[in-house]
Amino acid sequence: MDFGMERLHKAGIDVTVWEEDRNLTPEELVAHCQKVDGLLNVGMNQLNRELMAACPNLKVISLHSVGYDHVDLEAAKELGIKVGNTPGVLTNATADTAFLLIQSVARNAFYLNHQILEDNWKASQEIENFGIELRGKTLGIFGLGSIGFALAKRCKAVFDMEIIYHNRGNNEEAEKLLGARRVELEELLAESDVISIHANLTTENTGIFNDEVFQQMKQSAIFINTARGGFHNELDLILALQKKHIWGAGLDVTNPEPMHADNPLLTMPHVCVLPHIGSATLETRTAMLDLAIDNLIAGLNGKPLKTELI
Ligand SMILES: NC(=O)C1=CN([C@@H]2O[C@H](COP(=O)(O)OP(=O)(O)OC[C@H]3O[C@@H](n4cnc5c(N)ncnc54)[C@H](OP(=O)(O)O)[C@@H]3O)[C@@H](O)[C@H]2O)C=CC1
Ligand SMILES: O=CC(=O)O
Repeated sequence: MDFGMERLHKAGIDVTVWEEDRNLTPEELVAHCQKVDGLLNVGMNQLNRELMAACPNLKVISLHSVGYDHVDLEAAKELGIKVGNTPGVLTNATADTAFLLIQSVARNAFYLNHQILEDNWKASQEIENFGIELRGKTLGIFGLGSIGFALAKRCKAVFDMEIIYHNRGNNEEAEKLLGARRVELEELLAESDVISIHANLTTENTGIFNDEVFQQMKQSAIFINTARGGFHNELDLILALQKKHIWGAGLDVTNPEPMHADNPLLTMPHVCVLPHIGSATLETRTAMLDLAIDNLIAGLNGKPLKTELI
């Protein structure tokens, strides 16, 4: 796989690749990007005003993600820099990941797998290692947009779950197709057997899932976060699980990222953690890269981006 290099070269673009498998510090970003005309951002590098101001030629930022919480859109707009993301092409893969986590937590899958690794295969499981049924239960979605809708469809079709959601506006399609009901946050917390976050992270909703909120959830509830680690306070989540305020948790995103091997969440029962791989299938990542390259080339040529945020 050439990771789009041939297309970029054919378009006459001179490419510099940052090869290290980590996000760059703001200083490194400024040091490496000052002369660039376009940025294709894979990962969650913080693209802030200082960086944009330090890059006088920068015309376009093309994100290899649908989320854009790591980009100062206001600064980009003021500085005349176009920003594109990759909506739609990753919806199904990410909803599949949330669906996988819901089922893995409900059946205590990762914890029981650890027991085998510790040479502790039990012919007859203790009752506390049993799972819980999802059939007919209530799924509460915080942020029912593209991915939330795709997850709701799966949960309805496979487990006939009731769907409630908390958005700022109504999702009429989900209401019509799935009988989804829009509720206030308090009702979402009190009524849901599974709560799954699919909103965009903003300064207003950062840290919203904290101690107080976990205590308003059912003691039998499962908390799922495949959106951004910034939505939950990780210490509060650990305490909520330890104190049995909630039953389980499934995370594809952590706070902070990366999560380290000594994090208690990794060995707790009813907890499943993945390393931010929501969209990481070969097909989806290829489609994301194609779209991100389309956006980059369009921006460099002064044309509208296919999927333009600003
Ligand atoms: N783990 C991973 O690898 C991936 C993670 N993601 C994350 O998933 C997020 C969602 O993606 P996608 O479904 O495509 O986005 P959409 O824009 O389609 O959906 C977001 C939904 O969130 C709702 N929303 C926004 N703000 C709030 C709020 N404060 N309270 C309640 N609801 C809110 C919006 O509705 P309304 O405006 O009516 O409130 C909208 O329906 C991304 O921003 C990204 O962070 C995405 C892909 C992969
Ligand atoms: O986290 C991934 C994204 O696409 O957003």
